[in-house]
Amino acid sequence: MASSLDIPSIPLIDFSPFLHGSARDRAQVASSIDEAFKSRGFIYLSNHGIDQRKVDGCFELSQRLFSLTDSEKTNMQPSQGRLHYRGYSGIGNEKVREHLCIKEGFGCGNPEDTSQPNIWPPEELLPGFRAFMEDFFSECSILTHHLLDALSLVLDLSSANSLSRNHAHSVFNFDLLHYPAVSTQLLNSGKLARVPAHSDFGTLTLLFQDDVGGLEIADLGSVDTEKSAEFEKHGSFTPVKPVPGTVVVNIGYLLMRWSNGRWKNTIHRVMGPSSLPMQEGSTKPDNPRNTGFDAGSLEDTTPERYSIPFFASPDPEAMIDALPGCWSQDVPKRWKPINSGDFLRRKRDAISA
Ligand SMILES: O=C(O)CCC(=O)C(=O)O
Ligand SMILES: [Fe+2]
Repeated sequence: MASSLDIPSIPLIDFSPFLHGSARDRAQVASSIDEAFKSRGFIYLSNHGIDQRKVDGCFELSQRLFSLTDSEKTNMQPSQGRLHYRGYSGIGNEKVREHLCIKEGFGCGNPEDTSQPNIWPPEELLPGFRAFMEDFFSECSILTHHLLDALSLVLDLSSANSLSRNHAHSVFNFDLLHYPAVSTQLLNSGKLARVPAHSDFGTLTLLFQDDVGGLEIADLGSVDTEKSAEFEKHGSFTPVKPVPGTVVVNIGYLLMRWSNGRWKNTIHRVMGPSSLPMQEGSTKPDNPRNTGFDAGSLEDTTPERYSIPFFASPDPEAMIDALPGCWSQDVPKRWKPINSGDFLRRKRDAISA
């Protein structure tokens, strides 16, 4: 089921037999996913059930959103200190370990989650945007629940205890991300970054990326630590090159902990595309979107990039304690149980502090 093609060490898994096949097909796909998450923590998934036209449509709307004027975009910013992960967030809003993150984003959550209402562009500005994004949210939620079912099958969890049941409220959110064109020299200087090394903190992340590239995952064992900052300085990374028609799926911290370390929560980052030659002699970066950001006048350009990460988290009441099948007398539990809601609240507060 898994094929390596020419993509080093990140398995590509065809999900179609899980969605449409026999019980045996489902078990085989689930087992391939299990193996890949044990070794790498990242997979490419093809035939995942989300129509490519919807994925393309989402990228098109994302481009249109980020082409709005600065004031149209800032009108969609959440009010002070509230509504994490909703609405527009401008360039330079995030600084990680002294790197200024050169990206703008637009976050949406579950339309049914009234505790964190979404913020939408006015209908007359981007007709159909809201309906499209609500549908896209639902498509990604369905895929997330299928993946949780595959993982529950591997662990032989009862339906009452299944991972999907612990995500019954789909408290998920996704971001439209735009990394504007930027001087490669500035990006390589370490002062600016696209996304510095980090790991995700929920359970599963789906990631759609355009054809530019730049996502990289840390090679486990290349540094004798689990700290992102150390990997950034001394670790080696493998590019997760764009593969048309696939979605990248990775494990977040909570699922690593829930599986007692069985599935890897791999550190990753976004750099300039690895294969990008220095474009000598080019002038100021072509930066067609309105980002309010001066990309600099140095003579080299890393092109703009778009991506759409979709983050799943368990229901707030879920207790994250090593799942059956992930521990035994010989393999003791590595972590104490924690409440998902408390953990996620602490994480979000730390980010917005
Ligand atoms: O843009 C990407 O490819 C990845 C973004 C990411 O890792 C994140 O937002 O957590
Ligand atoms: Fe991430």
